[in-house]
Amino acid sequence: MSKELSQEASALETETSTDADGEAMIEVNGLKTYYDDGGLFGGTPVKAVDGVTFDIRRGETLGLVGESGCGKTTLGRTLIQLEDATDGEVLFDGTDITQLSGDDLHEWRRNAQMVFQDPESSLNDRMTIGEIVREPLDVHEWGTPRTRRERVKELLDTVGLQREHYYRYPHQFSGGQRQRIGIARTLALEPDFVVLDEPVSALDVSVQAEIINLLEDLQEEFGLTYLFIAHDLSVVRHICDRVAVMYLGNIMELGPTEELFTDPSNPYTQALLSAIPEPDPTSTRERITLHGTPPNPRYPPSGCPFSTRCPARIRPEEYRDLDDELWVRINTLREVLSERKRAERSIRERIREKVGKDTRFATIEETYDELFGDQDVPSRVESVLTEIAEHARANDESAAIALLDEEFGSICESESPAYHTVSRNGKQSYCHRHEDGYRTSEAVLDHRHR
Ligand SMILES: Nc1ncnc2c1ncn2[C@@H]1O[C@H](COP(=O)(O)OP(=O)(O)OP(=O)(O)O)[C@@H](O)[C@H]1O
Repeated sequence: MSKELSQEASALETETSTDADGEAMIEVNGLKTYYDDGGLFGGTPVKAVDGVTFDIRRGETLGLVGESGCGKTTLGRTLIQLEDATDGEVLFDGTDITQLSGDDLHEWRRNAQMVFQDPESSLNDRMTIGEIVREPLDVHEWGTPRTRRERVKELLDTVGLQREHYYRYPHQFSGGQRQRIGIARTLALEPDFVVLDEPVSALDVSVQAEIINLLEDLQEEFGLTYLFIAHDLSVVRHICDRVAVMYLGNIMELGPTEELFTDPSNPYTQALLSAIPEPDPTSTRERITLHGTPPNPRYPPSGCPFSTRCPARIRPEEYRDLDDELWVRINTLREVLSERKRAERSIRERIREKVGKDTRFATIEETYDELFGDQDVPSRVESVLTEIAEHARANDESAAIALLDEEFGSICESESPAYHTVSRNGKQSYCHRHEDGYRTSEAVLDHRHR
């Protein structure tokens, strides 16, 4: 990667529309989808999709990957208006489909369809295959009953089933066949855009390839554009033209598939890919261990969404050479204290606190012993830790956290990164490390994993 390119910071929206080989069919700008469940949790919504900007090009397959719960399904559902956007826009041929209602929305739904993960539960067992595939045609009053029947039979042909299957019921079919039925139904209204939500992950491995091949053939035959949501990165690598990597409601990296797999730029992508078993036994690539679990999407961290777990998080200048293990332990302490501050204190704790008995921080010595007992702690760190322990013992967790932040915090936690164009093919990465003056995350991780 050239230095010049890596440093060329620019907003994702301006880049995606200009670097395109293909024409953008869908342009997504600052899209947010929050789930607000009636104030049960003090009105703090789940920020399932938290401001994404990208485009989907006509005729391409765009992969969407990321850990469970990062917002992939919500994003897919919002694009086809099964979920209401909280903010932002989704432009389809220039029309913001988040603003549609009535007939216009009805019309859009013809054009954008979704294939679901689980062919076991997504088909109504009381309807015949014919009725299932015909239903969207009925809803949209397509043709006459007779032409609808004929169309359904053609569709059954198209997806590799038989016309006679029209009068059978879903339970008479295997998982792969059921997924073919789901696909036939999806195609009934000749959509341009299809969201494929983990379309093969519930299927036997032997059947997965057949369905993938079918989806590829259909794309070619009907000029379909796909958003392909998946866990399985090898399938994504096989079928997708470009891939977007999602974490905690944000897109961390987006670029051409092969380039993203062979030369990931974002530390999150690097960690995600390092978890794939390496087929080459001589490979020296090391697995990057991510500490902790993804934050709760109700309370995403400030700054970069990945900052709480990032193995390449930028450290304050004076701690750049601190032992990695000690650095991890210090950050564990930060997490523990922040979690405790957020957690509702139990009634028992409150009572004990009131009567001056020991509190949740009575165990700070124990925590320290566990975290730092076997570490060689330099005196500078030691004195900060002592001060933090004093705040903790006095139950002043806010002061403890503030001191931790001040001493060990970084730009990654205080400021949102920008999108940077990191390759000639327009790959975009959302990370502070692409800014001037920082080592790339590859360099940092290589060094640390040696
Ligand atoms: N209807 C809902 N109401 C409230 N929260 C929801 C709802 N649907 C999803 N969520 C939450 O939104 C976040 C994103 O969920 P989503 O299903 O979009 O993620 P995902 O990446 O598709 O996960 P998976 O790979 O497990 O399907 C999660 O924290 C989830 O619990």
